[in-house]
Amino acid sequence: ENGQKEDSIIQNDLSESFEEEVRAFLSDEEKLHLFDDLTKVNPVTTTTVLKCLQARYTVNLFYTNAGCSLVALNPFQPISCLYSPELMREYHVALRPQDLKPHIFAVAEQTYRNVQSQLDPVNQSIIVSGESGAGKTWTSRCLMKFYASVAASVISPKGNETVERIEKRVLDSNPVMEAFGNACTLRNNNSSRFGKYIQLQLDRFHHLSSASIQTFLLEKTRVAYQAPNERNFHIFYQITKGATAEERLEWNLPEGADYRWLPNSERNLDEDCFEVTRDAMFHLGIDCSTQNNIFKVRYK
Ligand SMILES: Nc1ncnc2c1ncn2[C@@H]1O[C@H](COP(=O)(O)OP(=O)(O)OP(=O)(O)O)[C@@H](O)[C@H]1O
Repeated sequence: ENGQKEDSIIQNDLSESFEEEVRAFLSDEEKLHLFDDLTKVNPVTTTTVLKCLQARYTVNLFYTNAGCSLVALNPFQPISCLYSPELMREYHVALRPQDLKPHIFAVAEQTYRNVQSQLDPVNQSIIVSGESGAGKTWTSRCLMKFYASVAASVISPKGNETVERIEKRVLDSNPVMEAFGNACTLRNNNSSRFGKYIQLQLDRFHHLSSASIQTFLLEKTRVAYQAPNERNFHIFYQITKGATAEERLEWNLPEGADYRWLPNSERNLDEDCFEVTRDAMFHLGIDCSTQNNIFKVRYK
């Protein structure tokens, strides 16, 4: 019994001294935002980690390393210069990009260098994960923009035209995927309702040579059923709002008709722009008549 008592006294002492350490760490409020790598936080507790991230968020620092992972916080507003071509370049030409501020470009550049440094190139993967609205779509767009710019920055021996076309196609895949696979939900106006696996292939000069996207787990039930205050996939709103009079006739879409499958259509979102999707489809090689076939599915 005595032994148990001693154990519990030691336990109490330990937890008190641990709490004291947490308090001491948090008391230095001014310094919390300086922790640019969460592995340097000591002691590591949910509170200390969250307080550091919160302190960084307050001073507009949205990226923090966590060892070899990167934690990205969603600023929910455009932050000027955070994604500029100049900054992209800065990370690309840096001697040690990991010594610059934590950023998605540092991860992108490091991954690119990992491919370059191999005698027998080894595939590299970046996993972007988080809850709905966390910024995964945004982050993958940033990565694609980075590679489209960096992997094409030198004139290709194949001729610049091919490279430009691939870059453009890589970027144009986003509006098309988002039109057909994203919808407005309670948590995110532009929520992807599918998972995707994007592959970017580089040639031996480390220029983009091709790309492929595989999608999985598309939430197909959304076409027939949408939760209250949510919407169907963007493409349906784009078509009904953006079709010309001639197309309406051909696609059997009378103006002002009330469609069961088009809830909350009075809300106008940036994502409702049909023109953007059509332009992107053209650049991807989907011609007018194929587009027409896609859009003229029978609506009731
Ligand atoms: N780094 C950022 N800078 C500015 N705005 C951002 C950033 N990241 C995300 N956002 C904003 O937050 C919104 C939600 O982000 P995003 O669509 O990328 O989330 P998600 O994780 O892909 O969500 P879902 O799983 O629902 O698709 C974006 O539409 C954008 O307005």
